[in-house]
Amino acid sequence: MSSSDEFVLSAARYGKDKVRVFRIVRDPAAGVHHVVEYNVKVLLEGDIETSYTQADNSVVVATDSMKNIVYYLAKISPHILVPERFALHLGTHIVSKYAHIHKAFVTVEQLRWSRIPINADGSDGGEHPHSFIRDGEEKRVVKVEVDATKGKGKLVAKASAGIVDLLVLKTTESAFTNFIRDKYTTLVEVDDRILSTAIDLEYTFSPIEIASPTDEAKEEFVVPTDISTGTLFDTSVPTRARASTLRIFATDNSASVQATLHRMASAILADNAAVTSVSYALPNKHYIPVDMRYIGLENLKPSEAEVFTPVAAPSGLITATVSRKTA
Ligand SMILES: O=c1[nH]c(=O)c2[nH]c(=O)[nH]c2[nH]1
Repeated sequence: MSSSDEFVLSAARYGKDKVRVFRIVRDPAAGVHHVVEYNVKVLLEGDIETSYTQADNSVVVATDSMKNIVYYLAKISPHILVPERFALHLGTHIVSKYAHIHKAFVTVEQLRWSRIPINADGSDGGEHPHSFIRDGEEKRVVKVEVDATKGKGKLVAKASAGIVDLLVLKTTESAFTNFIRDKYTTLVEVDDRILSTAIDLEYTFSPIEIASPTDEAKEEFVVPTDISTGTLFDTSVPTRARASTLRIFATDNSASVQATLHRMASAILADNAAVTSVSYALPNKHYIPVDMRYIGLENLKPSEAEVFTPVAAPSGLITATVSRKTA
């Protein structure tokens, strides 16, 4: 028996990653420019097996073409400024155009460009109409899967969104005690420590069904108005999720990263009816007090230590998903 009869292609998905795109939307009436910068990933599934098993490229939408579709929709999409809507437009466009492509997985990572807080005439305050600042390396991330396996007329979109690389630190109101002590334990209990993490947050929405756009309307794809509130298109969710994450990080008297994570996730579920589950991945970025007894200085008492070594690796990594109970 040849090896090709013995094996089966059990999964295949391909596409373009790291498509970098920047778009200006000019509003001459208001005298204001809006900008977005995205890193886009688009992966496809469908009747593409023969490209792997028989070197048959006739089923392949070139990844280069996918990159060009991203640029094209960045130019013409009415949804470009809202990553959730743009991701849905992109996924919908691709599965509608190519009959043999059954699913599109779109990830849009949005880099920060905030308005420089100065007026156009140079006076303080306000927000500049066309000058921006990269105020942090945190990124907003949106993931949309458009599923055409129920037929091209009836698309199902699954979506999640969130934040990565939101770096935070607090200098007190964090403790870690009562953990298992055995022959492997060297960590001392602390009732006061630095807590720092790079927040990775993902919240998931209920799947939505959308009618596939007709050929003529494919490019002007309009997000249906009846699903524009209480869903992934509720643009107040990202603002609330970020604000409550920061509020709880700052104010929680933390017993552990695990306990603080659970409070942050529960708050997002409580505040956002459209969200069905919330996941965090929180590295525990350790700051170790420097032992300064070599020079006769006290620097080890947790609540009084002043000089620390930030330790890049290893770090703890605390993850969890909190979901609504199903009745
Ligand atoms: O908040 C914490 N959770 C842990 O599970 C853990 N483990 C550890 O060594 N330090 C910490 N801190």
